Amino acid sequence: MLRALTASARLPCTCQGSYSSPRVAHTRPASSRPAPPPPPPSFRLPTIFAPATGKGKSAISILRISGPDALDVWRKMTRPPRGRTHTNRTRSEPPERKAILRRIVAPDGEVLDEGVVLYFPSHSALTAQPTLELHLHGSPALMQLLLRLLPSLGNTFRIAEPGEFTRLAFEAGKMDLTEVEGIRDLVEADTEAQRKLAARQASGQMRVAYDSMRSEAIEAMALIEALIDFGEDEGISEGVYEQARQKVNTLSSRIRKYLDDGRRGEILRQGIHLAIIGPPNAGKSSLLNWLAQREAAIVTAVPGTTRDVVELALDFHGFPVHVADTAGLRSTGDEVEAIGIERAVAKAETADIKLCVLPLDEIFPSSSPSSSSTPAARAPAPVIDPLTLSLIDHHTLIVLNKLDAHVEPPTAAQLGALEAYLRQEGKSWAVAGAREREGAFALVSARDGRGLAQLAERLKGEVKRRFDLSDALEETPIVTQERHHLPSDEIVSAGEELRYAVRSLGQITGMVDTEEVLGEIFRGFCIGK
Ligand SMILES: Nc1nc2c(ncn2[C@@H]2O[C@H](COP(=O)(O)OP(=O)(O)OP(=O)(O)O)[C@@H](O)[C@H]2O)c(=O)[nH]1
Ligand SMILES: [Mg+2]
Repeated sequence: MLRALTASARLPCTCQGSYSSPRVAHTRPASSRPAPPPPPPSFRLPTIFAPATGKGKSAISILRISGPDALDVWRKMTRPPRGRTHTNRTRSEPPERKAILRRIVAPDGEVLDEGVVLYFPSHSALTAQPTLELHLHGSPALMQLLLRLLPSLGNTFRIAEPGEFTRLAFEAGKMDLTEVEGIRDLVEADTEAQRKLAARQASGQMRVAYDSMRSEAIEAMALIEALIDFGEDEGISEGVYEQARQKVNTLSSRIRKYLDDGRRGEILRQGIHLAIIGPPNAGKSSLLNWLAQREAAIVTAVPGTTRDVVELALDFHGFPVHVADTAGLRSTGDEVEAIGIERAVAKAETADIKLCVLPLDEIFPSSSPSSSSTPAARAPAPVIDPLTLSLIDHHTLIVLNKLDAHVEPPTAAQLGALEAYLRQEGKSWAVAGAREREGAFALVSARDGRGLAQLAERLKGEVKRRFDLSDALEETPIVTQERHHLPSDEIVSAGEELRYAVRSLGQITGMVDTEEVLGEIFRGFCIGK
């Protein structure tokens, strides 16, 4: 059910920062920018190379080479397999897009391996440059040797920068920025929900949506510009302004609708933050350990055991969840504990979901299980410390723990009293909201496991209700990055703002770029991508 997201579960990423090389200017997509001036005669584009597979031993590893001189690798570092000879055709150029078995040799003729070579000429390569892929035996030593040997083929050969292959594809107009981000997120996805979200973005679905919004803005802008330029002279103002206004209003409500998504896409991409809060000794760390299915946090009977935030990442039913166990909330004279409590409060304030753990034996101090028939009005008043109380909000699930320590479960009267107390403290929505779904409180024992399965179900329901995007309308773009937000308030019916809107929409897909945005996006890639 739960799977810890460990570093080892990720795709090994080759971007260790050890391969660096000077930046090279690239051409821009022809569709959106004026053609760049031709390079000086002596300038030759680089031929870049990098492993396309992760580090470490494996059955196969792939070395990708792309650039004008890529075929030099075919000519100088490959030979027909044992017992075969070159045909005239394969002597200087490999067949296009066909797997072909070759011996891989060093420039001095030493045979290094036998593997499959794939060749994509520029018209069919994503980078729009001749591209070779060497599918080798997955030996790290062999890969390292080839990375050392390739530059000896000529001074245009160099190791690729992180994301450079993808950047070439973007610059060749084969992908837009949202697709680029989708691919990066797909590689980084740790859970099923993240994978689905990234795959959707990588498929170009968002590009279509943003492009259509941009076209609508351009149409409205054209009407406004016509009005500004010719309106009075040509007498075309009749109805045109109204038409432009309607277009803008429709577009504006479309944009507002998709921005008003509670940052679901962004949260899902980065992980849902769940904070476990409550007074000391309530069983918060015990609950974290149960969620993690291991002894992640120290549990003792000493109140104030957890001092700092203990955080771990879980795959919770396909959703990426960062769970934070926090210090018990109380007023204290201990300096170290006070810092821990400050951190706990900060975690709680930024969490997407909170589990507020309250120990039954302390919440109902003078409770007597035999008073099960006592009316709510006569049940003893529950006690929640003011700091804990202040952090309970409508995204908080109240967990009453230590159910086993009670001879009997808390009575309906006691629970009623707790509800009344929360309402009186202005937390009525916490109770009402939770009740609508499955009763106001989750009753559990972190010690003997009672109620924990139901708590997990409830948590799953909450996560799905708020963050499951799988049934989101196909055509609705999902905002997965902060940069996808538009200053929508400024999209009003005037030419200047429309030009701004068109530009902003173009920046999302990369039709209009800024070097800063591009740099930021491609820096997030592995070398070889
Ligand atoms: N009987 C009983 N004891 C529990 C339960 N859950 C936790 N405890 C005990 O309560 C004590 C405190 O548990 P922790 O999980 O460390 O509590 P905490 O809220 O993290 O405490 P602090 O870190 O001090 O804030 C330990 O002795 C646990 O064994 C439970 O469901 N039933
Ligand atoms: Mg603890």
